[in-house]
Amino acid sequence: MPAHPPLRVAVLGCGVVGTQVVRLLTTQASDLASRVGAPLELVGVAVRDADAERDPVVDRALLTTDAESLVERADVVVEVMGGLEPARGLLLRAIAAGASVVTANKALLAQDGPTLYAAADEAGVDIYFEAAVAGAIPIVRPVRESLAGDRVTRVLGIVNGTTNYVLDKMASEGLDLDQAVKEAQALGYAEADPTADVEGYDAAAKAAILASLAFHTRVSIDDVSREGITSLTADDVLWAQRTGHVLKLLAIAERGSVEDADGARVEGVQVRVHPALVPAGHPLASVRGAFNAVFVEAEAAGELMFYGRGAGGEPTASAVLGDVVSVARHRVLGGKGPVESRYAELPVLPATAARTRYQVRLEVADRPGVLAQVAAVLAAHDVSIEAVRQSPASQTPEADVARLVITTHVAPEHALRSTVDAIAGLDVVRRVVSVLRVEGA
Ligand SMILES: NC(=O)C1=CN([C@@H]2O[C@H](COP(=O)(O)OP(=O)(O)OC[C@H]3O[C@@H](n4cnc5c(N)ncnc54)[C@H](OP(=O)(O)O)[C@@H]3O)[C@@H](O)[C@H]2O)C=CC1
Ligand SMILES: N[C@@H](CC=O)C(=O)O
Repeated sequence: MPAHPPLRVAVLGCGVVGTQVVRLLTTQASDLASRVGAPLELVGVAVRDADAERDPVVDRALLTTDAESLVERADVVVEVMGGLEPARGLLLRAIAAGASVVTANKALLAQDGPTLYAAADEAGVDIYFEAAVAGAIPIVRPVRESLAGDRVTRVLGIVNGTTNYVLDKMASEGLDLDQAVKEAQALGYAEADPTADVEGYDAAAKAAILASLAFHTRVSIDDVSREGITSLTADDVLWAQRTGHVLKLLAIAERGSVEDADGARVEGVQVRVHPALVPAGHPLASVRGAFNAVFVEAEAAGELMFYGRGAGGEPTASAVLGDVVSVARHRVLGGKGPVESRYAELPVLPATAARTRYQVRLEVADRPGVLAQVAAVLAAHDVSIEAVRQSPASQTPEADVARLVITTHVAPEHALRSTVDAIAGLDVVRRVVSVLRVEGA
């Protein structure tokens, strides 16, 4: 068979991830050529500042600030620059010029993926994005391809390495949130603006991507109900430990239903990102540092668990290179990856449709009968109590204030919200200290 001519690869971005992509393309060139069936020739690396200091593995002669012309002279374009623009415009330009594209840009895919998927489909080229969710962990391909014959019911996991690192450091070393975020930035885990991590936008983008793939429906980041970790205090972390839990930022996408105005059940998907208490014995509780873990439940497959490094240059570059090999093989051998599957067109259900357990912490007057009053409010709203823990006034800073920690059974979010409002209105309740969801029990 005649040797296949080299495939030209352009890399957009040479930061934490891009540098490691260039390293692998350069140092593994011979193995990659054998796996693909053609050499991969790196033809350029687009950056903002071509004079900035770079890792020596990057050949400075390949650096360019002219990304627009670079994408038109490549067979495969790897986008690891991040942000919505110019990334979107460059990917569309690359696709229009006939290149297959690989991107790690979850923010862009969760905002406007369908535009890119449609353009790639029309041009007959591939768009792959394994690195966009959970770093090195193969999760996009299993959900997009391996489980395409099954019916997924739930996806639940830790999909943001930075917040997992931060919560871990707060719990294990007593670091405050800002200190821990600085460490995560220095280690290359955080987004260019770490607000995306700590406010849950990054996890919400990943949840939207996974939900779209798992449920064959379109879910954008705007459909995801989102809470970050910035409102969590050292006291929350301490109480989590005291009650046998670990605090984690979770992304959850699941099938559910709500009643419509006529009383009929409407099936849909509910997607949310929020901090949650995870029982210390649950596998998610032992996910430390910037590692991620994702559980997928499917009707025939049962429960599957995916675990590994969720952030950082090298792990993410591994996922990017896997995609580069796949799309390059298609160019050498023929064939094409999957197109967007959205036949199901399920409605996205509101956050209030979620059902879970809760832990409610209260400061109350230290006198008899208080618990009975609080319990009566819960019962009136049909929220049942699983456990109550009471710390007497002698263990709280104020002499006449006791602390109640109430764990509920599974309840709908709308019922819990109205219950907490009613509890806050009781004379004997000084303060609702926190309301946290409990997942994974
Ligand atoms: N870091 C991680 O752990 C992970 C990151 N990702 C995703 O990968 C992508 C890249 O992340 P990361 O490497 O951390 O980001 P960095 O901020 O470290 O790197 C961004 C790179 O893109 C270049 N760049 C940015 N804007 C432009 C532009 N307008 N024109 C040309 N070049 C540009 C920068 O150039 P210059 O160097 O000149 O400033 C820089 O080299 C993001 O989408 C991120 O969400 C995905 C999974 C994990
Ligand atoms: N900032 C992200 C990087 C990987 O996606 C994270 O912390 O998970």
